[in-house]
Amino acid sequence: MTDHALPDWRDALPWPSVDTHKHRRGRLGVVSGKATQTGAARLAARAGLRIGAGVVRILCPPDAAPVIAPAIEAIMLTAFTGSETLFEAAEGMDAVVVGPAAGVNDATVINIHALAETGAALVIDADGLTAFEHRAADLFQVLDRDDVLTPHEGEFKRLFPGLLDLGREEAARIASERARAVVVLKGPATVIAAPDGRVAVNDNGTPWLATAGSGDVLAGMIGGLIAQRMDSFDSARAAVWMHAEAARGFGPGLIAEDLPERLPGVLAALYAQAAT
Ligand SMILES: NC(=O)C1=CN([C@@H]2O[C@H](COP(=O)(O)OP(=O)(O)OC[C@H]3O[C@@H](n4cnc5c(N)ncnc54)[C@H](OP(=O)(O)O)[C@@H]3O)[C@@H](O)[C@H]2O)[C@@H](O)CC1
Ligand SMILES: Nc1ncnc2c1ncn2[C@@H]1O[C@H](COP(=O)(O)OP(=O)(O)O)[C@@H](O)[C@H]1O
Repeated sequence: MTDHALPDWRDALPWPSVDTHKHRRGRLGVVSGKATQTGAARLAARAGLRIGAGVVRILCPPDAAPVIAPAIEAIMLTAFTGSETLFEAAEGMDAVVVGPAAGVNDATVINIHALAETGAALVIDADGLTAFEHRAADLFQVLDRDDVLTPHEGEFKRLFPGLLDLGREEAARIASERARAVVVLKGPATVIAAPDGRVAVNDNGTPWLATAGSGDVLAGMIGGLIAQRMDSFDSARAAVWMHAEAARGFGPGLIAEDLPERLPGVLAALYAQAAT
């Protein structure tokens, strides 16, 4: 089943009820890289907050804390020293984004294994995917259908060598089945596939998104929607569409920092339509 008619997910968007509070609106964690590589996590965290998660916390190595602390306000921060303390910090979270600027190394692999034990839905991007090159089965065995992988084509080839020869839609469908998780194959026409066979092709992409950090923002948006308990496949479809809509609304000169700031406008338009 291929769906070209987005956005039919609009009715599934998580609008807050009158009796909600910030914890009920969803707790999102974002794992940061080391001190010199904290921007990606801050972009993802801000996007997660803008898309409505009630509480967003960056989890960082100790050396990164003094860099991140002066650069955040509503977003909270907890340092972790290894996979055990990362597990403790992430317990109770609804969703965790991991991978942006995490480092392609064993620590990233071990951290993802620890996060998979927390029960939070994982959104795994960038280095969190590349770190499993040549050992993809190690990743797939800890995933479940709520988790989301967000590879660009380079990352996709590292986890699923040869699969792209079948075409992007078929490749994403098979990848999702193999990984037992939602797969978001990014690009001009991003393909979103779920392990139950659902496949959607996003139709509002724009090349203004080809700018450093825009994928980190997307990962944060997906995590922010999942934290609000939207189905992971719908979260991915909705985030991909809103991400592109935000970029289209900005146009020339867009940088990744602009995307979270355009989200209120995109959300407001969807909210108005949902209310009619
Ligand atoms: N502000 C920050 O802190 C930011 C931090 N960031 C962090 O930086 C790290 C590196 O991220 P990355 O994406 O550049 O790295 P990675 O995939 O290892 O290598 C790129 C190679 O893959 C290939 N390639 C093939 N298809 C491709 C495609 N569709 N899109 C892109 N590449 C494609 C291509 O090779 P080519 O095809 O040109 O031979 C290219 O040379 C990572 O930790 C990330 O999280 C970024 O998020 C930016 C903002
Ligand atoms: N030519 C393009 N047309 C439409 N969208 C694009 C294009 N190039 C990149 N994108 C989008 O921009 C984002 C880039 O993500 P990614 O490659 O992970 O970048 P980064 O690692 O710098 O954050 C993805 O959402 C992708 O779909």
